[in-house]
Amino acid sequence: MVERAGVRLSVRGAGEVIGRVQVPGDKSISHRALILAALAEGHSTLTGVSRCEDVAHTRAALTRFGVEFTDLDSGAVRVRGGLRNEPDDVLDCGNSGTGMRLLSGVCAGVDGVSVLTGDKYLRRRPMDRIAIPLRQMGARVDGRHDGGFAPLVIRGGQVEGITYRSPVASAQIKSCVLLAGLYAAGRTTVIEPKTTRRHTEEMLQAAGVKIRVEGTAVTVHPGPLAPVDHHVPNDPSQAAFWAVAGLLAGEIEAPGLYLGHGRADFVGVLERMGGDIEVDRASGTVVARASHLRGVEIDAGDVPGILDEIPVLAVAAAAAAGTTVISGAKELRAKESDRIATTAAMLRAFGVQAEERPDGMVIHGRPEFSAAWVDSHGDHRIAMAAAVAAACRAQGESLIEGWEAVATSYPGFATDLENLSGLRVSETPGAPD
Ligand SMILES: O=C(O)C1=C[C@@H](OP(=O)(O)O)[C@@H](O)[C@H](O)C1
Ligand SMILES: C=C(OP(=O)(O)O)C(=O)O
Repeated sequence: MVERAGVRLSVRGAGEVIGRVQVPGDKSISHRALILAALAEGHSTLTGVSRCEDVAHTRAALTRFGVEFTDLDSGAVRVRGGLRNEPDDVLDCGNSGTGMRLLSGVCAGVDGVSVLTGDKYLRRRPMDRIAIPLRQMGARVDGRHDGGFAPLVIRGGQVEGITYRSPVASAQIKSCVLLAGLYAAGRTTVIEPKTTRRHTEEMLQAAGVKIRVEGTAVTVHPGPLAPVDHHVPNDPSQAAFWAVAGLLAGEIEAPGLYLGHGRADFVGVLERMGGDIEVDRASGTVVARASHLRGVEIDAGDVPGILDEIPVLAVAAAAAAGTTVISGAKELRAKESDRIATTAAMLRAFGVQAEERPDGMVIHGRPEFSAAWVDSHGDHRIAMAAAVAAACRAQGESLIEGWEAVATSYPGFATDLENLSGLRVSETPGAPD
C-alpha cells in the first residue's frame, strides 16, 4: 500500500459561487459498471466512468482476475470480461469501502483464494458485516479480528443461496451478498431494514439477470451476465456540495445527475430548510439559488437517502437560522472517518457551535463563519464540505489539511471551486498523511 503525500488546500473566502458544473461520473455506479462488465462474458463499453482513485482501485483489482480494460480516445472504457479465475495478486481497494465489499462478494463466488486490503482508513472499517453473510453462504472469510477488519482472505467457490436479513441498511452489504448470489446454488434474498440505493439491482437487471425487488427484499437468481453498454450519469453526492454552495452564496446548476432511488433525497432536506432548489428529472439537473435557510430535524427515516451528503448538509445547517438536530445517523461513524465526530469538529473549527451525540449532532446556525484550520482526517467529504464552508461564509484564509483525500472521489474539486467562485484556491504540500 502506497500512502499518499500530504496536500493542504488554502481557500481565501468568502465570495459568490455561481455557474454550471459537470460533476464526475457517479462513484457508486462506476464501481458496479466495472464489476458487472468484468463478470459478463464478452465486451462491454462504458462511458462517463469516474476517474477518481476509488474507482481506479476497483479497475486495477479486476485486472488481477485477468479482466482487460482499454481506454478509448472518446473517453469510453472498453472491457473484456469473463472473470472466472482467482486473482493472481492481492486486491488493493485503496480507500474504498464499496470496492472492498462488492469485490468480496465476487471473491466468495470465484473458486480459489483472494486477499483484499486497503489504506489505513479502510483497514479500520467494519468488514464483519460482509464476512457474516458470506460465511453463511459457504465462503471461508478470514482477516484481522476474525474477519472483522481487512486484510481479508476469502476462499470462495461452491456457495449456497441464503435469505439474509441485514441488521444494517447498507447498499454495500446488499450488493456484496447479491454478487455472491450470482454464483450460488439456488436463489439469494437480502432483506434490508430500510431500502437503500438500488444501483446493483437496476444494473443486474439490465445485464439480463433474474432479480426481483419486493419492498425491502431483493432476490437474485444465479446466472450469467450479458455484456452491456452503460452510460454512467453524474454523481448527485458530488452535486450536493455545489447545491449547498449555491444556496449559501450564489446560483449553481448541475446537469446529468442520477436522481434515482436513495440518491436525491438531499434535495428534499434542503427544500425543508427553505432552499430555493429545483430539479429537472428528465435532464437530471439540479439548480440551487441563494436562500435564507432555517434549521430542521433530520432523523433515522431520512438517513439512508442522504448518508454521504450529511457533512455538506451540516454546513448548510451551520449557515441556517436556528438549530438543526440530526439523529439516527450512527452509521456515519463507520465511514472513511467517524463522520459524526469529524463533521462536528470541522464546523467548530469555523466557529460554529456543534455538539456531537451518539447517533448524530446538534448544530446552531450562524450567519458568518470564522476562517478555519481544518483536518480532513483522511476523509474526502469532510475536506470538500470544509471547502464549501470556507468559500461561501468564512472571511480570510482557511486551510484544509489532508486535502489529498479528495482524489478518492473528486480529483478536480479545487479547480471547479476556483472556476465557480473566482476565489484564490491553492493546493500546496501539506503535513504527511
Ligand atoms: O453502495 C454504495 O455504492 C455505497 C453505499 C453507502 O455505504 P453503505 O452501504 O456502507 O451504507 C455509501 O455510504 C457509499 O458511499 C457508497
Ligand atoms: C462512504 C463512502 O464511500 P466508500 O464506503 O465506498 O468508501 C463515501 O464516498 O462517502
